[in-house]
Amino acid sequence: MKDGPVWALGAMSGTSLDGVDAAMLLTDGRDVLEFGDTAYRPYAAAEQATLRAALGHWPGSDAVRAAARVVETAHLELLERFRGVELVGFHGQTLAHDPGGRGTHQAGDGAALARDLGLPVVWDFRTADVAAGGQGAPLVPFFHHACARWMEADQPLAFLNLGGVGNVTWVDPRIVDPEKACLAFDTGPANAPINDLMMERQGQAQDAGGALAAKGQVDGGVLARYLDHPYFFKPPPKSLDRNDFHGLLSAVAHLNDADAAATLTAAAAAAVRRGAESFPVAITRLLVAGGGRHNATMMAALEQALPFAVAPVESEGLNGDMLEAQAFAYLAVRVARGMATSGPTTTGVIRPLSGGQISLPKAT
Ligand SMILES: Nc1ncnc2c1ncn2[C@@H]1O[C@H](COP(=O)(O)OP(=O)(O)OP(=O)(O)O)[C@@H](O)[C@H]1O
Ligand SMILES: CC(=O)N[C@H]1[C@@H]2OC[C@@H](O2)[C@@H](O)[C@@H]1O[C@H](C)C(=O)O
Repeated sequence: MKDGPVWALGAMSGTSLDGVDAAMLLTDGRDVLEFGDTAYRPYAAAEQATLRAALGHWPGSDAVRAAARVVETAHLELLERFRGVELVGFHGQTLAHDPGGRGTHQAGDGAALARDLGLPVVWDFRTADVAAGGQGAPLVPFFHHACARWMEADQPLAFLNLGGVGNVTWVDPRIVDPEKACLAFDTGPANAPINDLMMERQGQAQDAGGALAAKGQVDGGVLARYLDHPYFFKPPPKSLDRNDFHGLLSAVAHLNDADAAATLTAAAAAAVRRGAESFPVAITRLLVAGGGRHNATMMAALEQALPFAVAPVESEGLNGDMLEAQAFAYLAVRVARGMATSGPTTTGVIRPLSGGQISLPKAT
């Protein structure tokens, strides 16, 4: 690959299964030089059902093959709209994540995508990290560090992603090397249990704006039992599969819809508060990305639970709906240049590692 900055296109299909985000980024793998075009392609209901049916399954099953076809078709449709792309970063769809056991699997074949797009594709970002003893997640932290430097932040701060699962990066932007500047981990379930509740009880994909939760009362007993989960006592780095807290929905089964939504929303915020206790140095602000920042009840719960300011990343000129897609554009360039994508303080991998495979459009 040529030296200097490249326009990379990143694509993310997240754990909430709503669709694929894609974003262009000009970067040399170290600094963010320019943010580019973005686009979103939602999954149709039938596609989403196919993905949902494959959750928790491993390669070799028909469910995973069907899910991979959905992922590949959606990405091709979305990514071929972009122009001026030099490199693609393709995350795929996590179907199963068990870093201490069977590994991690993101559906979607990057080699097929490279052939169909006629572009080099970096993909399978997590496998090498898990093989080297890491959690394989979160991978966004080094990009959070680049964002903090792009913002010209001069004090430690944290970035929170509220997706299906929550993840947080504590970052010191005064340290140039991201391997030495971050501490990151998954905080706990965020939107996934709320979406599942809404689908089960009300046939809705999400609690829009947090309106239902706003009408309910938080059940303190359920919340206290939830916070007794061993995950919250594990030191970082640590990561979660989408459905690791599968008991959570049954824990609110006896509550009415509004109280159940309020309790799950408070649980997402309480998990972040627990996580913040691990920050190595106190911060004064937390910047929030991901769909959960559109949930006013969740944002209010965070503001109430945390001893520092909470604001959407837009307050610093970033795009909170596209941060993960931008991250995989950034990480693709780092992989292509042999730069680390994870390290001991982000995934717990034994030493900084450059994960990912690179597939070229034609075998050379
Ligand atoms: N207006 C809104 N009101 C309430 N919740 C919303 C709103 N918009 C998005 N969300 C929530 O955010 C979710 C999507 O968030 P996001 O796209 O960040 O998740 P993801 O990238 O799929 O997940 P992850 O980051 O875990 O991989 C939706 O499924 C929904 O739960
Ligand atoms: C295994 C997996 O796909 N994990 C996702 C998930 O969604 C949020 C959280 O859990 C995070 O750890 C990760 O995604 C982001 C993009 C990451 O790796 O940083």
